[in-house]
Amino acid sequence: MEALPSPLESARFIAGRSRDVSVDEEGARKVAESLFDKASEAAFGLSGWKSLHELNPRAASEEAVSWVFLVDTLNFSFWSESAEQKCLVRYKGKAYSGYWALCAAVNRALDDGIPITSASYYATMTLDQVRQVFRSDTEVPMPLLEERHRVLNESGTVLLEKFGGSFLTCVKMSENSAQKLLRLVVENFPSYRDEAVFEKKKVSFYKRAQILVADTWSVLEGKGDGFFGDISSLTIFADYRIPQVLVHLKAMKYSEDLMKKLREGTVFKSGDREEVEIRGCSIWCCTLICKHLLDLYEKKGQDMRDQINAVLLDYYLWDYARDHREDMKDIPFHRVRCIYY
Ligand SMILES: Nc1nc2c(c(CN[C@H]3C=C[C@H](O)[C@@H]3O)cn2[C@@H]2O[C@H](COP(=O)(O)O)[C@@H](O)[C@H]2O)c(=O)[nH]1
Repeated sequence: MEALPSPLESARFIAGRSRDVSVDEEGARKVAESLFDKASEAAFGLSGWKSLHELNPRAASEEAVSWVFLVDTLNFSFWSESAEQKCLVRYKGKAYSGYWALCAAVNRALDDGIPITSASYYATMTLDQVRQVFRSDTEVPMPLLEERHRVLNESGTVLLEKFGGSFLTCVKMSENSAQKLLRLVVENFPSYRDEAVFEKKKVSFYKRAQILVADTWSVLEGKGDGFFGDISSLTIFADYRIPQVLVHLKAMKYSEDLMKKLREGTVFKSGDREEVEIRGCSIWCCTLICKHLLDLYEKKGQDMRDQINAVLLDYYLWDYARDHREDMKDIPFHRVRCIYY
């Protein structure tokens, strides 16, 4: 398989030629300054993945890694046509929306004795079983259920045929390298090949593949098979929430034309120029924020390269976006229906 430019190289290339999206260097620096104190708090670190999110697995076991692989295989396209009517999944007395609705549905199935995290189960799951497991508790179903069914069957079959049915086997083959695990995932699981063409050049984002590596690092608490010496080589995960929060924080800007299209609720296609610019500039913007943050600590004589990286910055910004929905309601997110994010 032809090796494409990395997401970081792709982001640099896109940001340098982007027409409708721009990274605001001064804005990025200001965001780094505003995060200075936050970045040294425990919740910003790896432990936040479990301590801040009750639906994430508590254990650091093979079963927990299987949970992460299943969830990140389905970790795409949760936005609803209207904010009022959306898919909700009730679990243990609480209603979850968006990505967390997916996690709630997985945990609900496991509580009901359905082995949803087992490759031998989802490799041959029927569409009706997918509809049942991922059913919404409102009139609005989870988006792209047919695609989720196809992706589950495909990923489960590959996991059984190439990795004995266990994603932990794939993790062990990476020999503690995040980049090697990223490559193994992209080469073996087609639905993770999140790529595009920009100005005639192939580019990569690998949003689900990178978040899969990151969530594996997190669920294994950065230890043993989950220790990755090069975890800092990952970029943020180019979804539809990070761009929204970067524009809200004035680290990134949209042209008037693009803002108008977004406000009208235009649905873009995966690979459209504007969509590629939004995703590439988001990655590049966060690369700058990370760099500025590390520089600020270095000026104080502190080497924070083990405590600050794009993964932890992403997690923080994504959670921030979730917690500040109301403040961000005037910043539209870009709408694409695809299996990549
Ligand atoms: N960049 C980035 N994108 C992320 C995540 C996550 C979930 N990760 C959490 C899980 C464990 C950790 O604690 C993380 O906090 C989901 N998404 C994407 O967001 C969108 C869903 O948004 P909404 O409609 O509001 O639920 C959709 O594209 C989904 O793929 C992340 O972390 N970073």
